[in-house]
Amino acid sequence: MAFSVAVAGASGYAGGELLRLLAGHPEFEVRTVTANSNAGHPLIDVQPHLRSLAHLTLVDTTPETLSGHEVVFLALPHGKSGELTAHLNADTLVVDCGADHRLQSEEDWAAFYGGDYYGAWAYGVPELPTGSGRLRDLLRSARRIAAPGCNASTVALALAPGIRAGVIDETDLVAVLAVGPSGAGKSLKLPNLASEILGSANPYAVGGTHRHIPEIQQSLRFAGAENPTISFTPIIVPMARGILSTATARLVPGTSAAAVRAAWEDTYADEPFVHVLPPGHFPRTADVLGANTALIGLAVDEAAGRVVTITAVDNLVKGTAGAALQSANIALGLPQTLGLTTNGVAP
Ligand SMILES: NC(=O)C1=CN([C@@H]2O[C@H](COP(=O)(O)OP(=O)(O)OC[C@H]3O[C@@H](n4cnc5c(N)ncnc54)[C@H](OP(=O)(O)O)[C@@H]3O)[C@@H](O)[C@H]2O)C=CC1
Ligand SMILES: CC(=O)N[C@@H](CCC(=O)OP(=O)(O)O)C(=O)O
Repeated sequence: MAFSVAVAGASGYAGGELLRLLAGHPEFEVRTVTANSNAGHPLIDVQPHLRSLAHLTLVDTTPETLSGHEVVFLALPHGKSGELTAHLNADTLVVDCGADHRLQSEEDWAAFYGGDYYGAWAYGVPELPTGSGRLRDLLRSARRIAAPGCNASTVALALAPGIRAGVIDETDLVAVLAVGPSGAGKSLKLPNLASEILGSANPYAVGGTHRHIPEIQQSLRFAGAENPTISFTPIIVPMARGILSTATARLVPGTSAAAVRAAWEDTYADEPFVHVLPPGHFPRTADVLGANTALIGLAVDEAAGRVVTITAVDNLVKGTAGAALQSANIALGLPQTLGLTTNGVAP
């Protein structure tokens, strides 16, 4: 029998993508979909691309509507899931796509988010290396999982191999990302209006202010860093979905290009969803649309003494909903790849 599932925030981008993936998953049956202003509407009116879920109607997001399911996915604005989850049964698998349970440091939470702090959950980037294994090990049998921020997981996956192998300087990390506006959610925000972004590339959160910085640092600590510092700059570009991250790091002097390549390839050799591309190949966002893959291209800039990583991710799949589903598969003892694809949509 399939696991019964509720999706909160089902009218949004992340909720919609969760539903698209869940609809094709053999072991999950979506029974309840919740929203806020859209509660009371048929799901199909709000998410017209989800044809196979046309029988569902959006209801209010309350502990009552979410109770009684074996799995609950939350795709709500930051600050909305902490209190809600306190009312859910401890046996229920809850996967939160928001930031409420990502950070282990209450100080970082206060500095970058603010409001009540509800504590950190198992972090849903299974491939990230830890001292003794992978974050995957902590997801097995977890009942509370925090899915990652899309930018944060992209940059962490890109740089973690160099930290793990000790070939990059953790105090000299730089990431500049081209990101699609869907990462900001469906609710219209002036800087993300089509008229503002078509034909333009718009930087935001410049100068060490982005909320994902402490999340990236935390992930790099999992991989072995002590006190990593990173300069992080996102730029919204006119593509609906996708992240193209250019993350570079100063190489530890004396590190050969072969050692760099070995560090990245060894880290992800057994990972179905993180692919290190052959020398001279670099990914495009078009290669990952709809797919749960992170594609990493790698080069050594000898003159600058830096490793250059180019990573492409679909923010709504590997960056959010796919990571949530992959983590749920692991927690429930299912194959991690179930309901997920490595194939993108082209052109
Ligand atoms: N978009 C992305 O690429 C990523 C998103 N996330 C996270 O996922 C979560 C959802 O983001 P996203 O889908 O982009 O956002 P959207 O704005 O597209 O959707 C927000 C959802 O939350 C509902 N909602 C809004 N206010 C409330 C409220 N007060 N109480 C209950 N529900 C409410 C909305 O309902 P209604 O439509 O009825 O108002 C809608 O279903 C966020 O925490 C986000 O940070 C994480 C990684 C990447
Ligand atoms: C374009 C844009 O605004 N993107 C978002 C990505 C948000 C994300 O990954 O989700 P969380 O908000 O859950 O961390 C941003 O940079 O904040």
